[in-house]
Amino acid sequence: MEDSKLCSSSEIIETDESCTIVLELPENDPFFDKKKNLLHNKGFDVREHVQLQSITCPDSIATMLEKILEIARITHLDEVELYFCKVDECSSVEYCSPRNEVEALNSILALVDSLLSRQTRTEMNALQAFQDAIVDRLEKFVDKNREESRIDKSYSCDKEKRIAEWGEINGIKSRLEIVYVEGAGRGGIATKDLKVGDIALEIPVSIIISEDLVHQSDMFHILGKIDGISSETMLLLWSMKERHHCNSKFKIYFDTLPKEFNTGLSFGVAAIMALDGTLLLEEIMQAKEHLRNHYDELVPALCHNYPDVFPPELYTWEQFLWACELWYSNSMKVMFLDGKLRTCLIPIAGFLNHSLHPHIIHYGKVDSITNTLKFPLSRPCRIGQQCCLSYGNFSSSHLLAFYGFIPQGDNPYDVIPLDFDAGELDPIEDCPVSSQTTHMVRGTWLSKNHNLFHYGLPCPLLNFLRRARSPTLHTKTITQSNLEIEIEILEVLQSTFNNMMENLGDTDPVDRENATWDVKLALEFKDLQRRIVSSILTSCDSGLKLVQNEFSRSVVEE
Ligand SMILES: C[S@@+](CC[C@H](N)C(=O)[O-])C[C@H]1O[C@@H](n2cnc3c(N)ncnc32)[C@H](O)[C@@H]1O
Repeated sequence: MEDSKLCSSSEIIETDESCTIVLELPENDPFFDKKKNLLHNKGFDVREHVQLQSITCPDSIATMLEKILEIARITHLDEVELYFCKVDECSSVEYCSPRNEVEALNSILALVDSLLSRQTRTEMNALQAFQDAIVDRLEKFVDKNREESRIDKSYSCDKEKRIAEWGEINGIKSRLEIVYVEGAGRGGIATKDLKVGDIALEIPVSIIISEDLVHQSDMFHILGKIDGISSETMLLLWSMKERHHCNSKFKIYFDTLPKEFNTGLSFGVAAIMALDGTLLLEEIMQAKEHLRNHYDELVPALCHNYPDVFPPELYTWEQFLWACELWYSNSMKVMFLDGKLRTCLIPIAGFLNHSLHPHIIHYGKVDSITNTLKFPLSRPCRIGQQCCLSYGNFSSSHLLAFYGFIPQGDNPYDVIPLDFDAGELDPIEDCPVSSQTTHMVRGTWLSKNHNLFHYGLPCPLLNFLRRARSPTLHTKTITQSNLEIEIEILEVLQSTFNNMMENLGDTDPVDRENATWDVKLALEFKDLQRRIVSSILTSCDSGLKLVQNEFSRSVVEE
């Protein structure tokens, strides 16, 4: 799981005595210039003052919230969202993704909470009303995006109950019960209604598995001398042995881990072959080759030179792969009080599943007062509902390769990258990456604008293709020459995606019912790819009809 929860790319600050919120896009935001342009296009500054004291009636509160939310959405955009949200100057930045929406609302709530905590204010009522409006908005957002998880009651969860008791003895505070969730393995459900800001889980640092444990082990005097070895590799080697250690402090934790992880890294030949035509095939092959080389360079020599510390029977390739899958799918990055970011395994928290509509987004920083890691809610979770994390803004291909699942629902990060020759480049502001060569597409059902000059396709890509044909600034006016360019670029895209569809093939000659877990997953992924490519082809097709109609009309008018 990544650490994006720690370092939000933007920040909103709150100041002064006059009940004014100052929303500021920090200069160290990695996409500062693009966000600044977007803010300017919408009539906002990078530092925007919003007066709150006069708001009292529900309508003005709603209008105020809408304005602040528009700014907060922009400041919290990530790279992919920024690429796809580029909209017309006249339109507002609407809802971009569940993560962005929840982050934006929570950042405003944090500001209002901090204003409210100042007891001397005379504008308490207005602030309180504004706070209620934000919470209400978050609740409505949840109701609209409610995900039902089915709980398999036939699963006994004995081991999970035991570790929960162990956790309690060791200082874990939890408002979750570990159950078996259909299609996702173990997961945590809320034992009471949880509100925004409530802590679902609190883990003392003393039971977090981090590099400190390797330092205390008999391996460190050997591993510490290896040039360039990372602490993650040391931990991986440590966990391969520790899982078999009868007196380990973490025996109860290791006992709850699956015997097999079933991620893309364990795909068999048939599943790999089923991925033909997708980029995931190459991604998995490369990742596995990298791990195999890593193993060959390191492990046999350790077993040979120090068999007492690294018993060969515990350090086979299969066990190494198991440990890699454990760390890829279960670790979290945690910022400790010394300011160091460490990759850790966290008992109990490791039972939480991922969702595209996560309840918990910010969870990677040790609290300096309690010396615990807290998992606070960014959106409400009702009693009995599964409480999910965001592992990060990952595509389904990444989640499949390293976690072994494809999330339910529309994943806004499911993009297909498109690389263009450097010679075709046009370094104008639209592209989000510094090399400027990478553009991307995603399912066009996620786009709201399917009109002329948009077609549900990303603006940076269309503008890039337009400029490659006509270097002068493109205005979206209906002239015959502009329409001719539109036809050309839509035909180019149509041909690119027709090829992609051909490579994916129409159907898979496999008995899905009886297929193995990995083949089923591979086919599910391929279906998703087909759906994305097919939506782009449909958009190109409708776009071409739209442009051709306009073209015919303009010819008649002439
Ligand atoms: C950190 S563990 C979560 C606990 C896990 N369900 C278990 O039983 O141990 C991560 C693993 O949970 C599963 N998982 C997490 N989120 C999921 C989801 N939304 N759908 C299906 N499986 C999921 C995947 O197998 C993933 O590798």
